[in-house]
Amino acid sequence: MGSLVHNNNGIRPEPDGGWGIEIVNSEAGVVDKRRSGAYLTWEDVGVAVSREIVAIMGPSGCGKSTLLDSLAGRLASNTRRTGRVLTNGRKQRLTNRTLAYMTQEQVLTWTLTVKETVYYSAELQLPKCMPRSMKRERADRTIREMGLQDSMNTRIGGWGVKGLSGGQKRRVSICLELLTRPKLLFLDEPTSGLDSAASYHVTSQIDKLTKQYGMTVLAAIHQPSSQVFGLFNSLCLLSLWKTIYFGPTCAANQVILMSLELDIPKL
Ligand SMILES: Nc1ncnc2c1ncn2[C@@H]1O[C@H](COP(=O)(O)OP(=O)(O)OP(=O)(O)O)[C@@H](O)[C@H]1O
Repeated sequence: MGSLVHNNNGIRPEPDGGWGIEIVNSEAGVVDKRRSGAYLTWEDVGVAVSREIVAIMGPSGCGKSTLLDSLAGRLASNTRRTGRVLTNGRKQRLTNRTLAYMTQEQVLTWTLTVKETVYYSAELQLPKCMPRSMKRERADRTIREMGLQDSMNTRIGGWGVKGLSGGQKRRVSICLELLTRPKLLFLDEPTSGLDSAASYHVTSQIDKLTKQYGMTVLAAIHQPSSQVFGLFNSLCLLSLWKTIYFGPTCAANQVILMSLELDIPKL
């Protein structure tokens, strides 16, 4: 796993050939075309992450989802990004085999079972040339990895149909993103609506898979408990669309966190 070292531009990984994503140049930011002449930018950002799990935190509306969209190249058509985003030191188009992105919206079909949901998704996402038996094997393994094996035949549920709990639904959503074994995994609020035990379970599962598959995970997250926060290697803290801290979670300045009214107990 690449370790992080500080320099004047922010934080960069030691060169170990691992996967990572990097924002360079102080102009990296988002321009909102709706406001003529108004440049909305991230300034002084120099960030690189590699094979680790990074928390993007900050008050509601500070730009967490927009940062993820920007890095993933999924900004709305009325916005454009400035600056450069490099993957492994190069500008490259991220395919869905490289990058998986779980957005805030739950897009599960509530009449399907867990097994059907994951099998159908494997059929659609995995390469055409892969035999069906291998696709099913991958689906079964991913279901087990997310701890959903006992709910294989349970319906997703919703609107009067009894089904999975909120935490299990989140795990199914993550499961779908893991099918292609992406190198970069972006998660927008993976623990929203979950109690602290379920949040810890989901995050520790992601942490385990990050190590197992050598993934780099960026997760926008709200008010994690100290146990959940402790699972993250790095913190990218935003305020008013600017990065005010990027570095190891253990070195995050408690005063900064408190000034943003982020309730993070000391590690
Ligand atoms: N760098 C930026 N420059 C200008 N506008 C931005 C920037 N980042 C985000 N915004 C705008 O701020 C608003 C909130 O952004 P976003 O949804 O990304 O925040 P968030 O932190 O994810 O919020 P929440 O925690 O409530 O989901 C959006 O309208 C977005 O277009």
